[in-house]
Amino acid sequence: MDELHQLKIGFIGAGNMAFGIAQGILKSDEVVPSNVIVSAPSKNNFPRFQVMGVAVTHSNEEVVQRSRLVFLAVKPHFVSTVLNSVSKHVTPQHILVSMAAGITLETLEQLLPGGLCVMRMMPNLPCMLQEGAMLLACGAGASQETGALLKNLLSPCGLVEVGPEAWIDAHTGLSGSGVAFVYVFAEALADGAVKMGMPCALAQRIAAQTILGAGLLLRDAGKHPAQLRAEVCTPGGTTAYGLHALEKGGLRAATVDAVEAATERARELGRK
Ligand SMILES: NC(=O)C1=CN([C@@H]2O[C@H](COP(=O)(O)OP(=O)(O)OC[C@H]3O[C@@H](n4cnc5c(N)ncnc54)[C@H](O)[C@@H]3O)[C@@H](O)[C@H]2O)C=CC1
Ligand SMILES: O=C(O)[C@@H]1CCC=N1
Repeated sequence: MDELHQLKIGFIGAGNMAFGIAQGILKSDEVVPSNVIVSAPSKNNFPRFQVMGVAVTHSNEEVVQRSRLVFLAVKPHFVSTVLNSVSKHVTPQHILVSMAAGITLETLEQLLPGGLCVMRMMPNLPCMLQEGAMLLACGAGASQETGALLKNLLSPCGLVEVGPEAWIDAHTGLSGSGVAFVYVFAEALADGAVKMGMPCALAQRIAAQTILGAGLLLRDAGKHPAQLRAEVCTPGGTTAYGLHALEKGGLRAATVDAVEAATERARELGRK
């Protein structure tokens, strides 16, 4: 664990995802806040990093020069500009990890000097609560040890899986974007109860707890979702009637379509 204590970590981009990952990794005591630095053109997002003891700068070059592990946490359309401006400071000692949706390892490697250690990761917002779901993919220059180091570093942020790059875009649809799909379902659940006369704030609290409880049970009970659904469903009871309405509304097909559309959009972003 000494390796993590000493690791100098930088984030280029100070937005929601950089904050989520920084917050997650700092919740374990293995990373030292003063070893972490974050950059962005505007200082608007700096206070929430400064509160954690993380250094802030407007200079992406400074992040690269002061870090061994650099997370690229800007929107996909800024990736090439950012890498063009910092590439001369990137050395074989660096590990560069992009979380930009769609941007391929091939593109990243083309934008950097040859033979460097480049990786992709696709996180999701609950990383900030240590309940994220991440998939990592290693570029040709990334060793198994580096993959293991990153997995170890990120494990306080939640589930960390390693897989081929070909799965990253599907993971973006399933989980990176999937979080937002769940929020739409949460809103709709609460809207239903409000329609039936429940106060809005109470309906939202109960919807959130319902999704949390269902998720924990699904993750920890070791049962297929269809089995858990059957356990809720009394023959001739309320759930069977509600599920029929969901099926008539096309929830299942719409959800498959949503994951597919987000995956295809990630692929499209990668082609630009
Ligand atoms: N928000 C999410 O739930 C997820 C986001 N991602 C990916 O994470 C990346 C970041 O997304 P968010 O944090 O949501 O975006 P964001 O808009 O919240 O943050 C982007 C940050 O980059 C900074 N920035 C813009 N131009 C820059 C430049 N030239 N140099 C340095 N910093 C610059 C912005 O000031 C901002 O702080 C994206 O590539 C996105 O695809 C991946 C998974 C989930
Ligand atoms: O919407 C997006 O493009 C990013 C990637 C996954 C979640 N947010």
